[in-house]
Amino acid sequence: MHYVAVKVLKRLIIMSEGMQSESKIYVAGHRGLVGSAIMRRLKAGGYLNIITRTHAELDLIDQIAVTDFLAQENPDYVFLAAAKVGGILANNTYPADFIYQNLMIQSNIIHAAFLSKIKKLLFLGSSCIYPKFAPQPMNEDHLLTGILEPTNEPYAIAKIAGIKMCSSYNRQYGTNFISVMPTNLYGPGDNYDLQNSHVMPAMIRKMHEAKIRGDTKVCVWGSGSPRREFLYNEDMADACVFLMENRDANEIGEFVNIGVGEDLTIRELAEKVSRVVGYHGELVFDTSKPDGTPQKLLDVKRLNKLGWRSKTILDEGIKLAYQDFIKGQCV
Ligand SMILES: NC(=O)C1=CN([C@@H]2O[C@H](COP(=O)(O)OP(=O)(O)OC[C@H]3O[C@@H](n4cnc5c(N)ncnc54)[C@H](OP(=O)(O)O)[C@@H]3O)[C@@H](O)[C@H]2O)C=CC1
Ligand SMILES: C[C@H]1O[C@H](OP(=O)(O)OP(=O)(O)OC[C@H]2O[C@@H](n3cnc4c(=O)[nH]c(N)nc43)[C@H](O)[C@@H]2O)[C@@H](O)[C@@H](O)C1=O
Repeated sequence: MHYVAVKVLKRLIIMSEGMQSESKIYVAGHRGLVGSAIMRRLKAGGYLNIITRTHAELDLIDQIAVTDFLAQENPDYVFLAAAKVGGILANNTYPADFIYQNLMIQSNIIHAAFLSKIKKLLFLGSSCIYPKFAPQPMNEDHLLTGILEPTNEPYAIAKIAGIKMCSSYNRQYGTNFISVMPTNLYGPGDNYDLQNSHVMPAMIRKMHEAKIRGDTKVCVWGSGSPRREFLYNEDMADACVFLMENRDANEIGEFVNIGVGEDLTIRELAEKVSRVVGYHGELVFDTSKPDGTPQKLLDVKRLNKLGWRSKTILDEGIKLAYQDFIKGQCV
C-alpha cells in the first residue's frame, strides 16, 4: 500500500478510540471565558487527566516552548481555546497584536500537535471569518465569498488561516483536527473591561455602575441597529466537548458553526440588559463608535444535524452573567 495511505490508515485507527475518562487532555486558554467553561464541562463529564498551563508558565507564542511542552506531555486531546480576544474597539485599535498573536498561537499548537501525534484537536475560530455582507443566516459555504469587516479583518484572517491549517493537515497527514466557528459568546468569567471587552459584558458593567451612581444616561456604542447572536459560554463548552467525544473531522466537514440561530439588534440587547440589571435611565447611542458588521447570524443546520443544539435562552443567560458580574464585584 502507498506510504501516505498507510500513515493515514494508522492515524484513523488511533482516532477511532474516542475520548475516555483517563485520556490526557490539554486545554489551552483554560482561564478564559471558553476555556474555563470547557474545564468545568470536562470535570463534570468525569475526565480525570486534564493538563493546563497559565500564560506565565507557557507563552504560546514561543514555538520552541510549545513544541517541547506537547512533546513532553504528549496529550491525547487538545482544546485550542487560547487566543488574543477582544471586542470591536480592541480589534480596531490593535490589529497587529490580533493578527500576530493569533497566527503564532494557533500555528504553534496545531503543528506541535501534529508532531506529537495527538489523537484529536479542536480549534476555535469565530463568526467574523464570514464576509461583512454575507447572506443571512451565514452557512459554512459562505467562507471566502466576499470582503471582510475592516474592524476585525486581521483577526478574521488569522482565524481563516487556522481553519485552513487544520483542514490541510487533515488532508495531507490524516490528522483529526476539527474547527468550530462560534458566534458572539458571553457568560461567567467574561472580560468586563470597558474599552477592550465585547458588547454584552460592557453593557452589564455600564448599566450596573450607572444604576449604582444614579446616572440618568448610559452610552451605547454605534447606532444600535447592528444585529448579533449570543451564545452562553457553558453551552459553547458543551458543544466543544460533544464534538470531541462524538464527531470526527471527516463527519464535520472543513468546520462547523456554533450558535443559537437567533439574533437581535444591539438596541434590543441594551433594553434586555437594562431590564435584568434594573437600570431605568436613557440609552444614548454614540455614532462616533463603529457599528461593525451589520448582521452576524449563524446558520446552525450543520451543527443540529451533528446532534447538538443550544439550551440556554438569552434572558436566562443574561441573568446568570449578571450574577457572575455581581459576584466578581464582591470579591
Ligand atoms: N468571546 C467571544 O465572544 C468569542 C470567542 N471566540 C474564540 O473562542 C476562543 C476563546 O475565547 P475567550 O475564551 O473568549 O477568550 P479569553 O480572552 O477569555 O481567553 C483566552 C485565553 O487565552 C490565553 N492566552 C492568550 N494569549 C496567550 C499566550 N500567548 N500564551 C498563553 N495563553 C494565552 C489567555 O490567558 P491570559 O489572559 O493570561 O493572557 C486566556 O486564558 C478564542 O479562540 C476566541 O477567538 C470566538 C467567537 C466569539
Ligand atoms: C465576537 C466578535 O467580536 C467582535 O466583533 P463584534 O461582534 O462587532 O463585537 P462587539 O461585541 O465588540 O460589538 C458588537 C456591537 O455592539 C456595539 N456596542 C454597543 N455598545 C458597546 C460597548 O460598550 N462595547 C462593545 N464592545 N460594543 C458595543 C458595537 O458597536 C457593535 O456594533 C470582533 O471584533 C471579533 O472579536 C469577534 O469575533
